[in-house]
Amino acid sequence: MNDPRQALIHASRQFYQLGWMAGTAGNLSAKMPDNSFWITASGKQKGKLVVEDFVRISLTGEVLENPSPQNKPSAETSIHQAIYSLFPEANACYHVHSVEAKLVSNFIDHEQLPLPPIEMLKGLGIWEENPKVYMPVFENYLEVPRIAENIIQRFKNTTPDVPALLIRNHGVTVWAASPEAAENHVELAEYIFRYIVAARQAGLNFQH
Ligand SMILES: CSC[C@@H](O)[C@@H](O)C(=O)COP(=O)(O)O
Ligand SMILES: [Zn+2]
Repeated sequence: MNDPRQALIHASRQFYQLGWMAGTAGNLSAKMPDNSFWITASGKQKGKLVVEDFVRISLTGEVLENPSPQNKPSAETSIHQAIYSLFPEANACYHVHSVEAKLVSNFIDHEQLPLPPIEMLKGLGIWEENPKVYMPVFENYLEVPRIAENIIQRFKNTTPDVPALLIRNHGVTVWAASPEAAENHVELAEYIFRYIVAARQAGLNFQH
């Protein structure tokens, strides 16, 4: 994979238009062949990113390349680092803030969101009839490295059912082998969140 910044700019514009990266919300990253990754610089308006709005970081967190002196890496870089260190097959990691993701994270008070047994789960790698799978949920902390540490601790011992996690009252983070696949994963996760909200409004219960 060569410079992924155009793919990140494209995805960011899409997500901004869908209301999932309102203002400066969310952050996107993708790996280079040397295992470094380009990540959105902190506080950039996500509807109009340009190639200078990214910082290249090593897997251990050093800034390797910064096209604009005022750029700082995303405040949530430690979460992307955690994902790349846990899942070597991940080449892209996308984080967005939809209204529905925040709502569904409040439908449960434990660490796992039961996912509805719908066909769309195949897009997240679940090929089972009537699957009983969950999306991991993490608490949100002002101190982002604390969220990253919790992700590392939990996933060191358990493999998540789907390549996605939800941070309560915050948003979803997905990962995938390519930027295109990560874009699909965001769309599928957000579709599932909309379905869960609609199912609840319709009085449908699919708790496993
Ligand atoms: C709109 S504020 C959201 C931020 O606090 C954060 O959660 C976020 O997703 C974007 O942070 P950033 O540092 O721009 O990557
Ligand atoms: Zn965020």
